Amino acid sequence: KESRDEKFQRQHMDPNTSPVTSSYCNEMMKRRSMTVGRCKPVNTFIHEPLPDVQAVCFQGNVPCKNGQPNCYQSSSKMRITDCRLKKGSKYPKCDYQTQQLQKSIIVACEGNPYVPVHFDGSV
Ligand SMILES: Nc1ncnc2c1ncn2[C@@H]1O[C@H](C(=O)NS(=O)(=O)C[C@H]2[C@@H](O)[C@H](n3ccc(=O)[nH]c3=O)O[C@@H]2CO)[C@@H](O)[C@H]1O
Repeated sequence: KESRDEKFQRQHMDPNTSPVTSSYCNEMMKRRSMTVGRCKPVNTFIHEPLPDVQAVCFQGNVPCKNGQPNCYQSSSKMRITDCRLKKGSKYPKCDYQTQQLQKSIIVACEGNPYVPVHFDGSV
């Protein structure tokens, strides 16, 4: 069974790719198994080394969207790619818009070791 830490890395980590091509999201959403049973509507990939993303758990504490207190905002901008399902895209054909950005990320952290388990957003 996949741990929440492993799930976070499968869904959100891609340190070795930047800049991305226009078909990046269509390829990666499929490759990382986010188009099985349904097309995940929104997903962000982070193009930074894993240790830098894990360090965010010890940076600026901010409230999570769901009100929980265990979210953290990165103190510096990070290279990310937002994948957003296109209007009219019908399962099983999951067609994504690919947008590469540099933004501060917000993650929720849990466990011991205290690591990212959920991507809350970017600002
Ligand atoms: N405080 C917490 N502490 C600990 N755990 C917490 C906490 N909060 C939730 N979880 C858990 O996380 C799990 C999960 O999958 N949450 S999810 O909201 O659906 C993920 C969003 C995100 O993947 C994606 N998105 C969204 C925006 C964006 O810019 N980029 C981008 O990628 O869209 C998804 C839907 O928004 C779930 O098990 C929930 O219990």
